[in-house]
Amino acid sequence: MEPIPSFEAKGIIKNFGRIQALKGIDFTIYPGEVVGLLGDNGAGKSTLIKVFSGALSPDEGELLLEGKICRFSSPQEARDAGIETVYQDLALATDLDIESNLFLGREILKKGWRSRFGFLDRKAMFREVEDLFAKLNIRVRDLNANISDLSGGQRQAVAVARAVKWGNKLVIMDEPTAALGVEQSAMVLDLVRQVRSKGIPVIFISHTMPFVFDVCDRIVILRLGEVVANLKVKETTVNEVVQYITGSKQSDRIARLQQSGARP
Ligand SMILES: Nc1ncnc2c1ncn2[C@@H]1O[C@H](COP(=O)(O)OP(=O)(O)OP(=O)(O)O)[C@@H](O)[C@H]1O
Repeated sequence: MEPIPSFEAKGIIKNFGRIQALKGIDFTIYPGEVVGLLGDNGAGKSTLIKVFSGALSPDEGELLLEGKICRFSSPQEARDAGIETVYQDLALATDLDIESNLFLGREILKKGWRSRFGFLDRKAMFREVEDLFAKLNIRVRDLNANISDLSGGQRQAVAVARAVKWGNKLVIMDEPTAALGVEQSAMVLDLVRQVRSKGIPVIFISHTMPFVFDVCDRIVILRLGEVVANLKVKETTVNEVVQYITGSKQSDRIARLQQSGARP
């Protein structure tokens, strides 16, 4: 029996005025799978993950989380459902410390307090940060440091740790290594593997082909708002992927349409 996908999108259409950004996207990801989402500039990657993470509503189509239809009218609703997104700009509060960032809006309160303006249980939160960082193998010299005192790689690690802590159904990473050096990128790739080993699927957007081939199990390629290829990493090559991205190799559907003289 086929396992139930962790997350599925069916027939997602999104238009911006006359621009058809997504033309009916189908997408599936299974537990513990890392799927690279690739495509040239303007292919529709950001729009698609905004739909997945509740930042945009699709014009048509549906999303299913563990087989159940779900609708998100805000990023908060997607987060509450267990979908966490690490954006390129990270969205960390740089003037707060690591613990505050990990728990922002979801703080642990001391017993008896209902409002977050009551007493925060800082000890419990700090213990959780220690545990989480140990589990994920994240090394930061001072766990009390403010985000502004951390390196780019360490900040990325905090953002990923937050996603792992709360994203128990799906973690989406949009160019997580874009601003990082070699060593820091290796740390982020290692984190992706750790997330996968916990059975949580990851959507990994990157333009860096060696990283994609290093960490992904499967690659989905978008071009002009359509899925043009869905390839197992073990069965493809960088060359083939680049050909799909640039359009020099076409999906079977588009090739058939062109042969028949129709416009794809
Ligand atoms: N808010 C918007 N208003 C109008 N058009 C938009 C908007 N957002 C995206 N688009 C258009 O939708 C299409 C898909 O854009 P999108 O940003 O999703 O692509 P992308 O694959 O993420 O590209 P990049 O790698 O450059 O970020 C493009 O033609 C883009 O110009």
